[in-house]
Amino acid sequence: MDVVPKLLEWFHSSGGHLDQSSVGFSVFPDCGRGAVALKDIPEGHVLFRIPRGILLSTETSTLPGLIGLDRWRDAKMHMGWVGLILCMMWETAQGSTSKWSGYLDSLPKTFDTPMFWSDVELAELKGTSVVDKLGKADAEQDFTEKLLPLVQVSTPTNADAMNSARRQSRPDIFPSETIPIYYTLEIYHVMGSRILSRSFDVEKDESEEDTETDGAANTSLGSAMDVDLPQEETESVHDGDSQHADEDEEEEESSGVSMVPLADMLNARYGSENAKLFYEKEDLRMVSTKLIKSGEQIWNTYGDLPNAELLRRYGHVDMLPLPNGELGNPGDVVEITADLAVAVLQTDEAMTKERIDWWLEQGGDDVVVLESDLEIPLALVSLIRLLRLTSDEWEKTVAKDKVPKPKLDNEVLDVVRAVLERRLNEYPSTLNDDIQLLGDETLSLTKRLALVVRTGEKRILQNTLQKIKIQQLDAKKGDGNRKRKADEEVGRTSKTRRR
Ligand SMILES: C[S@@+](CC[C@H](N)C(=O)[O-])C[C@H]1O[C@@H](n2cnc3c(N)ncnc32)[C@H](O)[C@@H]1O
Repeated sequence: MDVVPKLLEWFHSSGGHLDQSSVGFSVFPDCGRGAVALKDIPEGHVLFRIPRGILLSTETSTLPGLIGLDRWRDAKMHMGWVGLILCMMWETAQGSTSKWSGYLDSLPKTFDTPMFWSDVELAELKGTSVVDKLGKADAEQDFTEKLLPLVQVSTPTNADAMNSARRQSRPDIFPSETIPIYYTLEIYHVMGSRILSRSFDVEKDESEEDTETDGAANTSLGSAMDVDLPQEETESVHDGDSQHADEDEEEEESSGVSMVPLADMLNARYGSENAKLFYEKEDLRMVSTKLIKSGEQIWNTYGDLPNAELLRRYGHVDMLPLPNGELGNPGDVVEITADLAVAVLQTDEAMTKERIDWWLEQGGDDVVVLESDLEIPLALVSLIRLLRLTSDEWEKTVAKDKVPKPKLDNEVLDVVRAVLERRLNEYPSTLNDDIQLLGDETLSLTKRLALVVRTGEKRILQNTLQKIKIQQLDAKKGDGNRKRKADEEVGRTSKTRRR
């Protein structure tokens, strides 16, 4: 059933404005629903406007107020995504009386993201960073420890518990018969996935007042679809872990995370952005960022993420022609943990701990990223040098308070090579196996998605290793030539002497 007409009807009746002569919605074979240009659209054109009042967030839903803001905060509902998830569950439970019913009805109920894969399917992602980042157990802990106690009517066993249960449960807000329908773990994951793949970080009105100059769209949003803001600001809500880290004092308050009707109907593809969301005091505006020809898809940006991240957050991967003629995602990366360098160098445990702790204190990371430009990450070189320092050198380095310079000599290059080989071995199959498997047209969707992620990462590793081997051969040849020249020189000298 096509839900778009109903969504548009709701959008208009809620005060939204869509330029219907320029923008249509249709279903694209590879991306699902998306927006299309109905005529040539010039750069800077407002495609649609969304009044702030119809954003769905913990600020706009009436639920936190009904529960009481103190109780809301006591239950840590203002941290991470659990509060917004509960608001979305509760608004859904209100049916047609919810302000957002026309919007909520349009949202997907199933996802291709690994959060919903079986263990057998997840095994196909071994070696990639996707599984470690899923955070399923933490999410479920939030559900059990934060959300359920607020919603459930508990069955107290003594008078004290009875009093506390009376304080804790709110059957007026969460009637018991609605709990197994709207507040289940399954629905919790669906709502979490909707946020992960469709939410935006929206700054509050106050912060924009002094930046507004001429009433034109001024500031882009960081979002599930747009990471234009400095990393710290966007990671706090879009990092999959941020929704769970309740014990973590640094966990961000999440009042800006919002569901933005219609803006979340745009798909994205690496390097294809032609529209972006901007915010104004009263509304948000989707604006074309370049000329969009009639019939072209209107693409937002999700930040040109690597396939591993696209899969984890959105359940799809990008496959574009690469400069070498293969298909893949130019934004792919391989994450390499510091542990691998430690394992290769087999450094003493206590010494390693001390140095890694210091490295982290100095602002270093315990994961370095290899990109498709095949450059050896400078951080990896520095880290290897740090782990190889003698005790004297280590003490001097600490006294200088500076991590070692990323100087890549032959010995360090040997270690880098061993680290990358070890990293490549973390995938259970070889690149060639995977390329062959990809040719099988009967593959299931999850298997194909996992294969695309794996092959992209392995290609980067294999090509970087190839580059290193050539560098090492060249260095050997250079050494050989230098040695030969030196030998000839010595020969000539000795001959001279003999004479
Ligand atoms: C913000 S929503 C966009 C609207 C969505 N297509 C729909 O039908 O509601 C993001 C979701 O769209 C799909 N999507 C977006 N860009 C895609 C692409 N380049 N290829 C495949 N699927 C894509 C993914 O399922 C993703 O989770």
